[in-house]
Amino acid sequence: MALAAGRAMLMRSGVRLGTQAAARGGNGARRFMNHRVVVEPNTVPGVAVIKFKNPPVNSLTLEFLTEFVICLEKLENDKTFRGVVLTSDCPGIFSAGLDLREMCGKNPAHYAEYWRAVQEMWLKVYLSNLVLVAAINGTSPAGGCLIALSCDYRVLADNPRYRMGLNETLLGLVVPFWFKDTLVNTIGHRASERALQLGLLFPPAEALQLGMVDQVVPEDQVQSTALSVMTQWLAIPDHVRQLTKNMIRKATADHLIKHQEADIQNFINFISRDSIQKSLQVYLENLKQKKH
Ligand SMILES: CCCC/C=C\CC(=O)SCCNC(=O)CCNC(=O)[C@H](O)C(C)(C)COP(=O)(O)OP(=O)(O)OC[C@H]1O[C@@H](n2cnc3c(N)ncnc32)[C@H](O)[C@@H]1OP(=O)(O)O
Repeated sequence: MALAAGRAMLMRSGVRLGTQAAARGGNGARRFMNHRVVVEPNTVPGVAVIKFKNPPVNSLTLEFLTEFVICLEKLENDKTFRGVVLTSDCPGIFSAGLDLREMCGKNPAHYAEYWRAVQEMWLKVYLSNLVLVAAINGTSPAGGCLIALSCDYRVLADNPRYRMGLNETLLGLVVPFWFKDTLVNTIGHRASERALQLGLLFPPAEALQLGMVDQVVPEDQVQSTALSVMTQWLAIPDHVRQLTKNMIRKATADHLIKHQEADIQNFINFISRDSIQKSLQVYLENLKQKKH
C-alpha cells in the first residue's frame, strides 16, 4: 500500500525507480540509487548501507520519506539482505529532522499527505524485520533523532558539535505521542520528561550516559563500528530475533496504527494554527539569519 502510493508520488515528482535506479559499482556490486537515498551493499555479507543524501541538511521532505520507505521495502523483500546500516552522506549532519517547509504555508491536504508519510516511515523503521543500526555521523535533532531511536542499535560520532534529541518544544511544537513513546522506550520515563519538556539536544557523552545511544566512537570509526556490531546481531537466527523484536515493539506501534487517522487530523489542526505557523516561520527565518 505504502509502496504503491510512494511509487505513484515519485512518478508524479519525476523520480524513476526500477532498472533506471540500479547501477553497477566498480566491484560489480549492485547499487540502488534514487535521488536522495543511496543504498550500497557492503563488504559484510547480507548487509546494506543506506546513505541519506538530501543536501544541505537531510531534512525529511515528502520525496525523501517516500524514497527511504521504498528502499527499506526493497531491501526487506530481497532475502539476501538481513541488516542495514543507516548513515548520512551530508558532512556533519545525520538529519535535520522534519522539513519545516513541508509544514509551513501549505494546505490541509498537503499536511495530511506529509504526516501520513512521516507515520509510514516511522512504522517501517520501527517494525523492520531487518537489523537496523544507526551510524550517526552528524547532528540529529527531532525527526532525525526519531529515526536513530527507532533503530536496533546506535553508534554516535564523538564530536561535541553533534547534538541529538527531540527539541520540538524549542520550535513551539508538541511531540506526537509516538515520538514520546519511542524516546521513553529508549531512555526511560524520568529522563524523557526532562528532555522533552526542555527540548534538550545532547552532546555525545551525555547521549551515551542517558542510553540515547549505545556507543560513542571516533568519527572515522562510526561506520566500521556499526558494521562490526551488525555481525553480532546477525549471529542470532532471524526468526527468533524478529519475533522477539516484534513482541517488544508491537504495542507501541499498534498504538499509532489504531489512532493513525486521528493523529493525522490532530497534526492538521495543530500545524494550521496561526500561532504555530508564525513560530515555524520565525524559526526558519532565524536559521537563515544566523548565516549573516
Ligand atoms: C506537531 C508536529 C510535531 C513534530 C514536529 C517536528 C519534528 C521535527 O523534526 S521539526 C525539525 C527540527 N529540526 C531542527 O530544529 C533543526 C533545524 N536546523 C538546524 O538547527 C541547522 O540547520 C543544522 C544544525 C541542522 C545545520 O546547521 P548548518 O550546517 O549551519 O546549516 P544551516 O542552518 O545554514 O541550514 C542550511 C539550510 O537548510 C535549511 N534547514 C535547516 N534545517 C531545516 C529543516 N528542518 N527543514 C527545512 N529546512 C531546513 C536552513 O534554513 C538553510 O536554508 P537556506 O537558508 O535556504 O540555505
